[in-house]
Amino acid sequence: MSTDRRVLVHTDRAALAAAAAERFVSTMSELLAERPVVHIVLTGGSVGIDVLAAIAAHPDRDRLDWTRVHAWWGDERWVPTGHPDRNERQAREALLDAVVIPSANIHPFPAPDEGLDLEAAARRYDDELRAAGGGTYPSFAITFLGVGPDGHIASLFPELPGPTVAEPGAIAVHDSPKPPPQRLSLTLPLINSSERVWLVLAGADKAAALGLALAGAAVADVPVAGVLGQRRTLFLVDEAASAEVPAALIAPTSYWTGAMDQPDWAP
Ligand SMILES: O=C1O[C@H](COP(=O)(O)O)[C@@H](O)[C@H](O)[C@H]1O
Repeated sequence: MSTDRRVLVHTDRAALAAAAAERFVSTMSELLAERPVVHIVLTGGSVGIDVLAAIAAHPDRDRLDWTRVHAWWGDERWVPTGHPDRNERQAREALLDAVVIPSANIHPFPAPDEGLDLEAAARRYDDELRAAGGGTYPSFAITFLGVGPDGHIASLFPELPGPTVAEPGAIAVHDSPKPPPQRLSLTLPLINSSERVWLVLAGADKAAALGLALAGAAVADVPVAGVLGQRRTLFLVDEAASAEVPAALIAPTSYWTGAMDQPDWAP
């Protein structure tokens, strides 16, 4: 695991989404050239969906072989299939409906209308993950995460049991402070098994959570503090969200404007 975490600051939310889309398309192009299948994890949330829309709008979107991409989610809200609040529905509308990805490669969390209770739904998603990984979890090449103003990531909220679950897997989440109260989430150990974790956040209301996370806050209090990918952990932020980031962690502009030839900055 790399302990390296970098913050890439963009002028505003639209620039952030466009930069994340550019990074996604170029990284996926490289990954698809070197392996048969690429597993990615999508996020909900305002910026996360903006990023998916920016990928959909990218001119090279259809140069990617989406038939070899598997899409998972970091979390889901426990609302019925097709509900506008489902992260799955928002991701389909923003991106997945626009690309040629087989439906079997799209792996939404179960919904309450499928006849499962929340615990059984978490178990079923866990089973689906393990089946896709041949008995263990798939290797996620890129995991996107949004970050809430309270520092939550996926549906791992401060002061609930989720952030400190020590095992990789999918879990049921009760009593979420953000509606709806019932949710499903990947755990932090599974998120951190990802090769790359790209956190996307914008707005002044996220600045304190980001500053605390990078200053080493406790995971139970600020869950985003516990995020660390195996190869690279990038925070793609706008200027407002970067207000409390230590200057030493802000990456040089050469990194995000294209000069990625320095080994330390490889995506
Ligand atoms: O409810 C959720 O919120 C977070 C953050 O959302 P944002 O709108 O503040 O960016 C998101 O990461 C998560 O997937 C979603 O379920």
